[in-house]
Amino acid sequence: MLKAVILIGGPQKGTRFRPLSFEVPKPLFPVAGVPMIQHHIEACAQVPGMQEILLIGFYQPDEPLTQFLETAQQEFNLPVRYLQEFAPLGTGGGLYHFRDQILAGGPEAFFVLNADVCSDFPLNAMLDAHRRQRHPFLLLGTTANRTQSLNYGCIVENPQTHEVLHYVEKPSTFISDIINCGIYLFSPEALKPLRDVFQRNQQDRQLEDSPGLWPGAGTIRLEQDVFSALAGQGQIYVYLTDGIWSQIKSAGSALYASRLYLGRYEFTHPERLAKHTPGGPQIRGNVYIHPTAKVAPSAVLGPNVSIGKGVTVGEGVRLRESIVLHGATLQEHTCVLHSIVGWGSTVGRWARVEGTPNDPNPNDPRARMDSESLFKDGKLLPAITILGCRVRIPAEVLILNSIVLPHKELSRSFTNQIIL
Ligand SMILES: Nc1nc2c(ncn2[C@@H]2O[C@H](COP(=O)(O)OP(=O)(O)O[C@H]3O[C@H](CO)[C@@H](O)[C@H](O)[C@@H]3O)[C@@H](O)[C@H]2O)c(=O)[nH]1
Repeated sequence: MLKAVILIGGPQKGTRFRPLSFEVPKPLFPVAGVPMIQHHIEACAQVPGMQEILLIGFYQPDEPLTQFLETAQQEFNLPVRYLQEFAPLGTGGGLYHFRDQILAGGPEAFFVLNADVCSDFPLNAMLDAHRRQRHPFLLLGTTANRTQSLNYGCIVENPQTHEVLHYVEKPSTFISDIINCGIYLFSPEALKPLRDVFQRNQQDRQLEDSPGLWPGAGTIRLEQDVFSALAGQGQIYVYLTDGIWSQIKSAGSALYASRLYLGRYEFTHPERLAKHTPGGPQIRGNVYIHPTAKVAPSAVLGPNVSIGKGVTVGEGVRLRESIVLHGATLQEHTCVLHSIVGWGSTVGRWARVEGTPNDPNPNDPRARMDSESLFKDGKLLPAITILGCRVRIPAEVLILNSIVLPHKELSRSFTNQIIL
């Protein structure tokens, strides 16, 4: 029997995801038409023997989250439960705090998945590797180029045995081009080192007698406190993948992840891809259209477009490399390229909403998405355009490389600006 834990974090995280994370918790942001973590749940539900999926985070269990859990349970016919941390406990603290729930029923092993990654989740292959050796920790690893590897956990492995010899979280100088994907398979014994870290932290706190100081009561950093500490002791192994993988930290990376998942739908969910039908809109490449969306027959959509619930797309609209969220309206002849149009926003006739993609370098097979700062030298870097929720764009204007905060009613064109 197996279980899975998805680390969903909480509201103060996801700052690079603003203004989109104002409306919906980041793990529920739609990527390729479904909430970000639905991709994780679908992958887990397909592993034979999966008994339960636990979401651990410090969000309040509000309406969208509760609704999502109910729908997921019905759809996958599996218990999908949310366990709320009393305070942010870090990437390992929640696993230790909820150890009884995780180990209830005696699972053979459990997957741990960061919510903010996009992947083809090679969980069955990881399970096979785990069953051959039964080491406490198995990490999914992939490659990144030298510069970008510094943004991730870096792994030095023994190439013959795949044992992790050395682990450094976001090093300041180059260590290895193998990076941690934030997707793990742990055996129940993995909780013992977590207990050791917890107890050590408690003792340190008592010695210091400084209740306000970090680390907080139950905080455990899986990467530094466990992986770095145990590397080279025969307990941590890496399973390397060259499948799709990306982090989802910024809105730009959500658009990129959407493209990766839409590309996979051909094999995993062909029914989710819109087909060109006589009298219907023109579809180019991979496009997702929610069944309740109304799309005019003269619109041209794609590639890599995802259209949410209740969206209206008018005559002559051109949409490419974009996500249009729930209830938005694109009036006749608008052109939306490399952008995210927020919930309930309206783009007026003949307006053009355009962004600049910052995709990984296509000539470097190890390049990853850069989700760094929005600014460089005090200037907004060219990036995708984002319209927050209920923004109104008038007719015949150009909104280029800009971020528009929610509820703004614009009256003219804007280029390279954050509109507050
Ligand atoms: N429950 C809970 N979840 C948390 C907490 N803090 C972070 N998380 C969740 O844990 C995951 C990792 O979040 P970060 O702490 O922001 O780390 P990171 O910068 O994304 O780096 C991690 O992921 C990379 C791969 O995407 C790794 O390369 C890196 O080593 C590390 O594991 C995210 O899904 C986040 O929601 C917490 O206090 N509680």
